Amino acid sequence: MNVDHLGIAVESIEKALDFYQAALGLTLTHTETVNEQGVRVAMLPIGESRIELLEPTGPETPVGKFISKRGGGIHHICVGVDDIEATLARLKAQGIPLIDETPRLGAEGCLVAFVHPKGTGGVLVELSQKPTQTILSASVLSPTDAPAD
Ligand SMILES: C[C@@H](C(=O)O)C(=O)SCCNC(=O)CCNC(=O)[C@H](O)C(C)(C)COP(=O)(O)OP(=O)(O)OC[C@H]1O[C@@H](n2cnc3c(N)ncnc32)[C@H](O)[C@@H]1OP(=O)(O)O
Ligand SMILES: [Co+2]
Repeated sequence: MNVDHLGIAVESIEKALDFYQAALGLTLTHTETVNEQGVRVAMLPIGESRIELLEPTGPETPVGKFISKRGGGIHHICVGVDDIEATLARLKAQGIPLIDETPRLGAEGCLVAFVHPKGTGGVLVELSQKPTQTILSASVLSPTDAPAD
Protein backbone atom coordinates (compact mmCIF):
# COMPACT_ATOMS: atom_id res chain seq x y z
CA MET A 1 0.00 0.00 0.00
CA ASN A 2 1.08 3.56 -0.58
CA VAL A 3 -0.33 7.07 -0.60
CA ASP A 4 -1.03 7.25 -4.33
CA HIS A 5 -2.20 10.86 -4.19
CA LEU A 6 -3.74 13.62 -2.12
CA GLY A 7 -6.84 15.12 -3.74
CA ILE A 8 -7.22 18.89 -3.38
CA ALA A 9 -10.48 20.56 -4.44
CA VAL A 10 -9.89 23.82 -6.32
CA GLU A 11 -12.14 26.22 -8.18
CA SER A 12 -9.61 26.58 -10.97
CA ILE A 13 -6.67 24.31 -11.78
CA GLU A 14 -5.07 27.13 -13.72
CA LYS A 15 -5.11 29.40 -10.66
CA ALA A 16 -3.96 26.63 -8.31
CA LEU A 17 -0.94 26.00 -10.56
CA ASP A 18 0.31 29.49 -9.69
CA PHE A 19 1.16 27.99 -6.32
CA TYR A 20 1.84 24.27 -6.87
CA GLN A 21 3.73 24.60 -10.16
CA ALA A 22 5.06 28.14 -10.52
CA ALA A 23 5.81 29.00 -6.87
CA LEU A 24 6.40 25.61 -5.18
CA GLY A 25 8.15 24.15 -8.22
CA LEU A 26 6.29 20.85 -8.73
CA THR A 27 6.00 19.49 -12.27
CA LEU A 28 2.63 19.04 -13.97
CA THR A 29 2.75 15.58 -15.58
CA HIS A 30 -0.84 14.84 -16.56
CA THR A 31 -4.24 16.45 -17.03
CA GLU A 32 -7.45 14.62 -17.76
CA THR A 33 -11.20 15.00 -17.50
CA VAL A 34 -12.83 12.10 -15.66
CA ASN A 35 -16.46 12.44 -16.70
CA GLU A 36 -17.67 9.65 -14.45
CA GLN A 37 -16.53 11.67 -11.42
CA GLY A 38 -17.38 15.13 -12.77
CA VAL A 39 -13.83 16.42 -12.44
CA ARG A 40 -10.91 17.71 -14.37
CA VAL A 41 -7.68 16.55 -12.71
CA ALA A 42 -4.08 17.71 -12.79
CA MET A 43 -1.35 15.46 -11.41
CA LEU A 44 1.88 16.79 -9.87
CA PRO A 45 4.32 14.18 -8.51
CA ILE A 46 5.80 14.93 -5.09
CA GLY A 47 8.32 12.38 -3.76
CA GLU A 48 6.81 8.93 -4.23
CA SER A 49 3.28 10.34 -4.25
CA ARG A 50 1.29 12.91 -6.20
CA ILE A 51 -0.88 15.93 -5.62
CA GLU A 52 -4.14 15.68 -7.56
CA LEU A 53 -5.81 19.03 -8.20
CA LEU A 54 -9.55 18.54 -8.70
CA GLU A 55 -11.62 21.13 -10.56
CA PRO A 56 -15.36 20.36 -10.79
CA THR A 57 -16.99 20.17 -14.22
CA GLY A 58 -20.21 21.56 -12.70
CA PRO A 59 -21.91 22.46 -9.40
CA GLU A 60 -23.83 19.17 -9.01
CA THR A 61 -20.71 16.99 -8.84
CA PRO A 62 -18.99 15.65 -5.69
CA VAL A 63 -16.22 18.27 -5.87
CA GLY A 64 -18.63 21.05 -6.95
CA LYS A 65 -20.81 20.38 -3.89
CA PHE A 66 -17.76 20.13 -1.62
CA ILE A 67 -16.49 23.55 -2.76
CA SER A 68 -19.88 25.24 -2.41
CA LYS A 69 -20.31 23.85 1.13
CA ARG A 70 -16.77 24.22 2.47
CA GLY A 71 -14.63 26.06 -0.09
CA GLY A 72 -11.52 24.52 -1.57
CA GLY A 73 -9.16 22.30 0.42
CA ILE A 74 -8.04 18.73 1.04
CA HIS A 75 -10.77 16.54 -0.44
CA HIS A 76 -9.46 12.97 -0.17
CA ILE A 77 -6.49 10.74 0.41
CA CYS A 78 -5.93 7.96 -2.09
CA VAL A 79 -4.46 4.66 -0.93
CA GLY A 80 -2.90 2.52 -3.66
CA VAL A 81 -3.70 -1.19 -3.34
CA ASP A 82 -2.73 -4.25 -5.41
CA ASP A 83 -6.15 -5.92 -5.40
CA ILE A 84 -9.03 -3.47 -5.01
CA GLU A 85 -11.75 -6.16 -5.14
CA ALA A 86 -10.11 -8.04 -2.25
CA THR A 87 -9.66 -4.83 -0.25
CA LEU A 88 -13.31 -3.86 -0.76
CA ALA A 89 -14.47 -7.35 0.28
CA ARG A 90 -12.35 -7.16 3.44
CA LEU A 91 -13.66 -3.71 4.38
CA LYS A 92 -17.26 -4.73 3.67
CA ALA A 93 -16.91 -7.83 5.85
CA GLN A 94 -15.78 -5.55 8.68
CA GLY A 95 -18.81 -3.30 8.30
CA ILE A 96 -16.91 -0.27 6.96
CA PRO A 97 -19.33 2.02 5.05
CA LEU A 98 -18.41 2.01 1.37
CA ILE A 99 -19.54 4.61 -1.16
CA ASP A 100 -18.63 2.25 -4.02
CA GLU A 101 -19.05 -1.48 -3.49
CA THR A 102 -17.57 -2.14 -6.91
CA PRO A 103 -14.67 -0.25 -8.53
CA ARG A 104 -15.22 2.59 -10.99
CA LEU A 105 -12.97 4.17 -13.56
CA GLY A 106 -10.64 6.86 -12.19
CA ALA A 107 -7.84 8.96 -13.66
CA GLU A 108 -5.17 7.28 -15.80
CA GLY A 109 -7.32 4.16 -16.27
CA CYS A 110 -7.09 3.17 -12.59
CA LEU A 111 -9.86 1.26 -10.85
CA VAL A 112 -11.06 3.34 -7.90
CA ALA A 113 -13.60 3.09 -5.06
CA PHE A 114 -14.41 5.49 -2.24
CA VAL A 115 -14.86 4.73 1.48
CA HIS A 116 -17.33 6.98 3.33
CA PRO A 117 -15.74 9.54 5.70
CA LYS A 118 -18.00 8.40 8.54
CA GLY A 119 -16.03 5.14 8.69
CA THR A 120 -12.54 6.63 8.45
CA GLY A 121 -12.32 9.34 11.09
CA GLY A 122 -13.80 12.02 8.85
CA VAL A 123 -11.52 11.63 5.82
CA LEU A 124 -12.80 10.64 2.39
CA VAL A 125 -10.57 7.70 1.38
CA GLU A 126 -10.13 6.60 -2.22
CA LEU A 127 -8.76 3.14 -3.00
CA SER A 128 -6.97 2.79 -6.31
CA GLN A 129 -5.54 -0.10 -8.29
CA LYS A 130 -3.21 0.64 -11.17
CA PRO A 131 -4.34 -0.63 -14.56
CA THR A 132 -2.62 -3.64 -16.07
CA GLN A 133 -0.80 -3.14 -19.38
CA THR A 134 -3.74 -4.76 -21.14
CA ILE A 135 -6.19 -2.26 -19.68
CA LEU A 136 -3.84 0.67 -20.32
CA SER A 137 -3.65 -0.15 -24.01
CA ALA A 138 -7.41 -0.47 -24.43
CA SER A 139 -8.60 2.65 -26.25
CA VAL A 140 -11.86 2.74 -24.26
CA LEU A 141 -9.88 3.49 -21.09
CA SER A 142 -7.44 6.02 -22.56
CA PRO A 143 -7.29 9.46 -20.94
CA THR A 144 -9.63 11.93 -22.62
CA ASP A 145 -7.13 14.81 -22.66
CA ALA A 146 -3.65 14.82 -24.08
CA PRO A 147 -0.80 14.67 -21.52
CA ALA A 148 0.24 18.09 -20.24
CA ASP A 149 3.72 18.06 -21.65
C1 LIG B 1 -10.68 11.11 -10.62
C2 LIG B 1 -10.60 10.31 -9.35
C3 LIG B 1 -9.19 9.75 -9.20
O1 LIG B 1 -8.39 10.16 -8.37
O2 LIG B 1 -8.88 8.84 -10.03
C4 LIG B 1 -11.02 11.17 -8.14
O3 LIG B 1 -10.34 11.41 -7.19
S1 LIG B 1 -12.62 11.75 -8.27
C5 LIG B 1 -12.94 12.73 -6.84
C6 LIG B 1 -14.38 13.13 -6.83
N1 LIG B 1 -15.26 12.01 -6.58
C7 LIG B 1 -15.77 11.68 -5.36
O4 LIG B 1 -15.53 12.35 -4.36
C8 LIG B 1 -16.67 10.47 -5.30
C9 LIG B 1 -17.01 10.04 -3.90
N2 LIG B 1 -17.70 11.11 -3.15
C10 LIG B 1 -19.03 11.07 -2.90
O5 LIG B 1 -19.71 10.11 -3.26
C11 LIG B 1 -19.63 12.21 -2.13
O6 LIG B 1 -18.86 13.39 -2.37
C12 LIG B 1 -19.75 12.00 -0.61
C13 LIG B 1 -18.41 11.84 0.08
C14 LIG B 1 -20.63 10.74 -0.33
C15 LIG B 1 -20.45 13.22 -0.02
O7 LIG B 1 -21.70 13.33 -0.65
P1 LIG B 1 -22.63 14.63 -0.49
O8 LIG B 1 -21.84 15.84 -0.80
O9 LIG B 1 -23.87 14.43 -1.27
O10 LIG B 1 -23.01 14.55 1.00
P2 LIG B 1 -22.84 15.56 2.20
O11 LIG B 1 -22.26 16.84 1.83
O12 LIG B 1 -24.16 15.54 2.85
O13 LIG B 1 -21.79 14.79 3.09
C16 LIG B 1 -22.09 13.70 3.94
C17 LIG B 1 -21.10 13.75 5.11
O14 LIG B 1 -19.77 13.53 4.58
C18 LIG B 1 -18.95 14.66 4.85
N3 LIG B 1 -18.08 14.86 3.69
C19 LIG B 1 -18.47 15.11 2.43
N4 LIG B 1 -17.41 15.21 1.62
C20 LIG B 1 -16.31 15.01 2.39
C21 LIG B 1 -14.91 14.99 2.14
N5 LIG B 1 -14.44 15.18 0.91
N6 LIG B 1 -14.08 14.75 3.16
C22 LIG B 1 -14.56 14.54 4.41
N7 LIG B 1 -15.88 14.55 4.72
C23 LIG B 1 -16.74 14.78 3.73
C24 LIG B 1 -19.91 15.81 5.09
O15 LIG B 1 -19.32 16.76 5.91
C25 LIG B 1 -21.05 15.10 5.78
O16 LIG B 1 -20.72 14.89 7.12
P3 LIG B 1 -21.80 15.05 8.28
O17 LIG B 1 -22.83 13.98 7.99
O18 LIG B 1 -21.02 14.81 9.54
O19 LIG B 1 -22.33 16.43 8.13
CO1 LIG C 1 -8.39 10.97 -6.49
